[in-house]
Amino acid sequence: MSKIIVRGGRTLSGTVRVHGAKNSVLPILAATLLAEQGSSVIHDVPALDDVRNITQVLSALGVSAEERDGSVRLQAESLTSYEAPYELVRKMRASFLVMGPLLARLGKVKISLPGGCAIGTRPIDQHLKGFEAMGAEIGFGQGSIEATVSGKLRGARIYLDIASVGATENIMMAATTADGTTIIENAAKEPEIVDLANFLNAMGAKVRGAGTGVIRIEGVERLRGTEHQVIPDRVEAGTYMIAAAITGGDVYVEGAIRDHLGPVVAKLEEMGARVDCDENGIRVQAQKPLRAVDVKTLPYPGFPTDMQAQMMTLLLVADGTSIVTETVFENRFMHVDELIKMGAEIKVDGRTAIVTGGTKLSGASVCATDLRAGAALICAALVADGSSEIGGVHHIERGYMNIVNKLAVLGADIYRAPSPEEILMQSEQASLQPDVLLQQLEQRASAKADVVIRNIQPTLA
Ligand SMILES: CC(=O)N[C@H]1[C@@H](OP(=O)(O)OP(=O)(O)OC[C@H]2O[C@@H](n3ccc(=O)[nH]c3=O)[C@H](O)[C@@H]2O)O[C@H](CO)[C@@H](O)[C@@H]1O
Ligand SMILES: C=C(OP(=O)(O)O)C(=O)O
Repeated sequence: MSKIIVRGGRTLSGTVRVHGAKNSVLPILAATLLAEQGSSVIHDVPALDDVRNITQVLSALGVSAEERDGSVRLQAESLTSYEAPYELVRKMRASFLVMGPLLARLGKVKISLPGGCAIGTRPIDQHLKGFEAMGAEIGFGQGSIEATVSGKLRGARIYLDIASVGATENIMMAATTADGTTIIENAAKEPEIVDLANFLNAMGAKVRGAGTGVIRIEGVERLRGTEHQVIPDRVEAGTYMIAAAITGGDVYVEGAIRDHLGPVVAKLEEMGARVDCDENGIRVQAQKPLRAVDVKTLPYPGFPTDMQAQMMTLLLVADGTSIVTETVFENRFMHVDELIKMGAEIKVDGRTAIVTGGTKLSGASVCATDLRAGAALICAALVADGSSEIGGVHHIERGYMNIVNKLAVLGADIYRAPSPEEILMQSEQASLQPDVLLQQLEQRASAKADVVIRNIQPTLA
């Protein structure tokens, strides 16, 4: 298994640029299935495992995809299958987002049940309730769902019991070419919903109200391919903001949009960090001791659950005791046990965690159980005494592109140790002995960090 090794104690400074939002790009790639004419070009697509995975799902359905310099061109004029393969869907929940577009486009879909994951059971009842209201017949068998609709989907009024991001997106996509108007009540309001709606509208759809609790979709005859720039990743941005604050650093997060990060900015300011926002990004400086604050996760515009683990880690270095409440997922405190291995004092009671600030963290061997837990462990390792070894890197690489290089550029002492399989593969490609390659990789990792730090420091004058 690959590992991320961090030696704590470096103060981060410099500029880091965020990539396109994972949680926007996944539904947008699924939505390209709706283009009956022309191709779609999506810009600022991050090279993430999740993106590769959904692209493979699309290919299995007959979409051709071509990547160049972070832009992906997709052609979905002639789909060849209505079946999303089990082995791909099981790897990633978001691949369930092809269900709405396939129902709209082909009137038929077979897809495996996505199942739960480390952070919760994550049912899909609200997605299915929406499709049924629009006339789909849904059957279950052998771990998969088969849905059909005779003729076209019909517009319907759908009230979501939970403002689910995925259900809002799936239903919104299905409704674009339905007969009549669909109204989604208690819709999710996340920026990624707005980004998807903008993409759909550029394809010819008529979606109004995205970003509010009521979304109205008037069905149109057909959609065509278009070009779209994905919004910057607010969770990646927030993670670097926390990394800056936890090390008492000074970091400009280029591309971060203040309006998307309201609660994270507010909490950092309440803690005593200085946050300056301009139209190109957000600068975080945290040279003074930070204060404890309470945090409760909520659907947007509340504090994002995807930032809870990182924020909890920051609270470990604050003065005083903080209370963190997770209301979105029922099991999103898996990072706590790992943080405790590093010396953290945290007590969990149901959906609440009591975090004692000011405890010294020490380097340890820990494991990321999910994507944001992994980001939180990296943040903890940045301030811990000594070295930490973080496993479960594949979780982290689902959502953070080049995280090790980006942090190294900011001054972190961080290195990604490849797994034996990766070393073998790379040494074969480079025609080198595995131990020689490993030595080269290690030398390159530290040399690169030093060079780039020297270049970047003056930009923060
Ligand atoms: C790819 C993507 O965009 N992922 C994000 C998306 O996930 P995702 O779209 O899966 O999250 P949802 O908003 O659907 O889930 C929120 C809550 O609703 C529950 N629920 C959801 C659907 C349903 O049919 N029934 C039901 O009970 C879930 O179990 C969870 O407790 O939003 C989450 C909440 O902001 C984020 O953490 C994820 O990063
Ligand atoms: C939970 C997350 O993603 P996903 O819904 O893809 O599992 C996340 O991005 O933190």
